[in-house]
Amino acid sequence: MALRITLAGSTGWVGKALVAAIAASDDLVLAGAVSRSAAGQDAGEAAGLSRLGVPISATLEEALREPSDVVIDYTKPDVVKANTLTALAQGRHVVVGTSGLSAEDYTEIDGEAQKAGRGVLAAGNFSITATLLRRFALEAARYVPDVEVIDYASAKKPDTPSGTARELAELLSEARQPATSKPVAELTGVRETRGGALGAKEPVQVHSLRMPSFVLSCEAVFGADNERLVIRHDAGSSAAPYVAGTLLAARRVGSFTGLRRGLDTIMD
Ligand SMILES: NC(=O)C1=CN([C@@H]2O[C@H](COP(=O)(O)OP(=O)(O)OC[C@H]3O[C@@H](n4cnc5c(N)ncnc54)[C@H](O)[C@@H]3O)[C@@H](O)[C@H]2O)C=CC1
Ligand SMILES: O=C(O)C1=N[C@H](C(=O)O)C[C@H](O)C1
Repeated sequence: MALRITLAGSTGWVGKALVAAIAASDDLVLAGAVSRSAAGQDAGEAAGLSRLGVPISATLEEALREPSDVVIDYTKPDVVKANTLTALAQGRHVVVGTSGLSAEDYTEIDGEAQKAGRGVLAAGNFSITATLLRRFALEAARYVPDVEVIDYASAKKPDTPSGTARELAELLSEARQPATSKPVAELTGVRETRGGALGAKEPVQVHSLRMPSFVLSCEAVFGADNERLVIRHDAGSSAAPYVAGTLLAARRVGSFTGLRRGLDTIMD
């Protein structure tokens, strides 16, 4: 039997690409779709495809009246947490693509997923090459403690930092030794120019730029004595790179209980 997907954010940039990929797959079926702006329309037609016979709901609660196995969320930072908790309460596994959730939000989501006996797979970036950035940066952090993250995105991106940068900084914080740079609290001048510190163990400074011309780029900059390593990912203007990773997550999220973060946690 095909895996039944409820897609929140089905008319968005990523959502439309997911509707097309689900419709083209043999093992997945779109059971429900959510978009406030397109409620009542057919999910296929709203994504620029032929009719799929799946009406778009205005809320996730409404869409979940139709049975499904997995909820995929690509909505907005202020919507995703409530959607995830609703989906878990309704017995669904969840794939979280939407950015903007904090470490505390994820702790709460993990607790609810454990209670519900369901899986949640969240990734700040579902593209394979962005996942490689994360893997290579974590390897570098074993040898070079001084690392900071630069996050570049479009002028319109509503959240800061990006999910990609936030997840990377939190992981680097766990993996690296203390930095040798002067602690921010000891600096004079305008301390905010040193960026925001993220991560519980050895917090990592993150610097976010927002301006026209960027889609989303993320850099891990490692500094050592007289040398420097920069590992950078640049997203292009299509949502295609996120689709394969998101659907892999949908296929695997039912195989574990609780929260996992990052595509690499389910990659072979
Ligand atoms: N993890 C990853 O690999 C990626 C994450 N993202 C993140 O995913 C999120 C969505 O990105 P885009 O597709 O570019 O956004 P978008 O703005 O193009 O689409 C958002 C969708 O959510 C729907 N929506 C908005 N408010 C809603 C509500 N209250 N209830 C139900 N649906 C609602 C809209 O109708 C639209 O269909 C952003 O947070 C973005 O940062 C984007 C690309 C990749
Ligand atoms: O808002 C976006 O567009 C994107 N957001 C994701 C993030 O916050 O990391 C990633 C994606 O590349 C695009």
